[in-house]
Amino acid sequence: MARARIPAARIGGALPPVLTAIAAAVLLAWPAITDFYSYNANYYNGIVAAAAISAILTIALNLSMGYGGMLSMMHTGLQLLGGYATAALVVKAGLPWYLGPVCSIAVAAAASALVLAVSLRAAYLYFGMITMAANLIVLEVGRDWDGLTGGVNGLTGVAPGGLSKVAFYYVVLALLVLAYVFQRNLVRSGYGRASLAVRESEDAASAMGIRPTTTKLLVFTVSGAVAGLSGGLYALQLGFVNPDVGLLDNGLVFFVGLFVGGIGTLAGPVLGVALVAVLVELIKDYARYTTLILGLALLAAMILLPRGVVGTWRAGRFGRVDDADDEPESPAEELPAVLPEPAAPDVPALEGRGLVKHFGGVRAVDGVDIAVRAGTVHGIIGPNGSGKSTTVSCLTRFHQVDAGEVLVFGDPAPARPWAVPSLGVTRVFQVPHLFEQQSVLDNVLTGMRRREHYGWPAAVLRLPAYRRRDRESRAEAAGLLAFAGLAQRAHRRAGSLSHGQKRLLEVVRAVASGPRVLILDEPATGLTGSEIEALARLCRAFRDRGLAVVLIEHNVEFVMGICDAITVIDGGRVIAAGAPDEVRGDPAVLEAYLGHPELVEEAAE
Ligand SMILES: Nc1ncnc2c1ncn2[C@@H]1O[C@H](COP(=O)(O)OP(=O)(O)OP(=O)(O)O)[C@@H](O)[C@H]1O
Repeated sequence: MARARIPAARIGGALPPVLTAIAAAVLLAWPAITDFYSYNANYYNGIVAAAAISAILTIALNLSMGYGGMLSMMHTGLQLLGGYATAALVVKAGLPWYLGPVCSIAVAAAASALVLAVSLRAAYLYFGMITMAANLIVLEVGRDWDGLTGGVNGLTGVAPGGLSKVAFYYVVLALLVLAYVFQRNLVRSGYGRASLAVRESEDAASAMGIRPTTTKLLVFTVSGAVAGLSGGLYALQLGFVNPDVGLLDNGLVFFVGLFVGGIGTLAGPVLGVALVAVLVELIKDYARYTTLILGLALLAAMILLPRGVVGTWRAGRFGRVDDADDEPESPAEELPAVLPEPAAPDVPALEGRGLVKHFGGVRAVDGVDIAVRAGTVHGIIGPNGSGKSTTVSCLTRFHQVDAGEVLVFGDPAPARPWAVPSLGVTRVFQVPHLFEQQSVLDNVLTGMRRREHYGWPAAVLRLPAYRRRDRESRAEAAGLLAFAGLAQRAHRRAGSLSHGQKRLLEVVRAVASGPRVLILDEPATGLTGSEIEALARLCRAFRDRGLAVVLIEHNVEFVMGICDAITVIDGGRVIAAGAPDEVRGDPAVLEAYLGHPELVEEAAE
């Protein structure tokens, strides 16, 4: 088979290499420049080092809010915790300074994990409030625990012993680069894609086997770790730490930096903080108005540049790719080998026995029995509101049933929806759940998350095992996109596709998870003739591999043409089941469709 090719392009929100090289050269030469031009070199070196430490904290905030979708009001508190950890280690325990930031990372990571663990079910705003409370607790404990934190006066005499100011400047710079690379590698790996998926839709993520809680836990914990690092460096840079570091007001600088630079972009936090640092330096003679001016800057950024500088630049690049001329694309012949081996067909691939689901007084599903065999396309049809989608939600555990049981290849299905895909059952929702701001390729790669078995350290360090798997994933994704005739659009924003292409992409993304049972809820709605044909090819390819497709559809012609078995549901009950020819003339089915004469006519043909 010819290897599928997709055009090379990457739109990730990093700065162009030329700009990055210039910035790196200036920062590296900065101590020499200040030494040459100023009598006050330490002051100017200190400003850049402080900005670099703020940039590390803003990267942490970006991981939590930008990539994790978790509103955090506790990052100044985490910085304070990091500061205390380093200060206590260096001043109280007399240990070498370089152990301080390590301890800061551990303490802040543990605190973040704890806060997330107690607020797993909290929605966005409530989570924000919980983090604000956590911040206040850190502040209060800091103020009152004199023995460890020095109380309101804090701890002084924290110094990177043996290091000159210039050497410490380079240490801070190196750690900023590390934090940036950490962020980039994590975000571009399956862990980052999983986090973005959870941010966009927990249901869609669960349908691909991504567990929302562990995904959030990881992202918030590493975000806390990075914030802790910035706290440790802060204490070493200034030589002291006191509770004021954790004041919520101090968070303004980081929020302004994040929103001006571009939330959810790689370079946004660094660029934003750099711009804020320049602004603060320019207005230093009016220091008492700093908060006011920063507040106005935040307001202006929100109104004029809601995506921030880097986000706006990235949107422009995406725009150029999105508007590129559509080249006619003939789909590839063969489905790439992403699908698992079929299981023995002696038990149904997916079975619901006596399923019951009530919503208040509505008996949406009222004792449904359904058995889907491997190697078949199984249609579920019925009038609007008859209970088809609810049946599927019961089968995939998105609804907990009031009665009945669900079996996958003869075994009881796990209770949680994110665990069901691990047994090989994946669904595509009736309402589109595409990650519209991500590229087409990233959508498909997200579908593969369940099959990528590498740890986050391997992803962050880009170890060979990770690189190999990433290469394989990209090749498989390219093959799948080529099969669906979408390869040329791989780097477009998913939101820029036509309705039919979006639906097709959702199916491709589900196939990417390597399911044995693929459930499609009204996938053909709004599709053109050729798109329906592409969908039918996918379903047939699936069946021919000995796997199962469950198809909820109103397009009777499509269903009759492709399905091997059909279950008809009306009023939450199964009114007919069997081969298309048996179901077609069933009086109960004709009755259910009365009021839809065209369907009766079609069925009678
Ligand atoms: N989350 C919910 N809360 C309350 N009622 C619901 C909920 N989901 C579905 N229902 C109700 O359950 C019944 C069955 O709905 P369901 O969506 O399963 O039907 P359907 O056959 O898939 O319909 P359609 O073909 O229009 O998508 C309907 O009366 C619907 O209003």
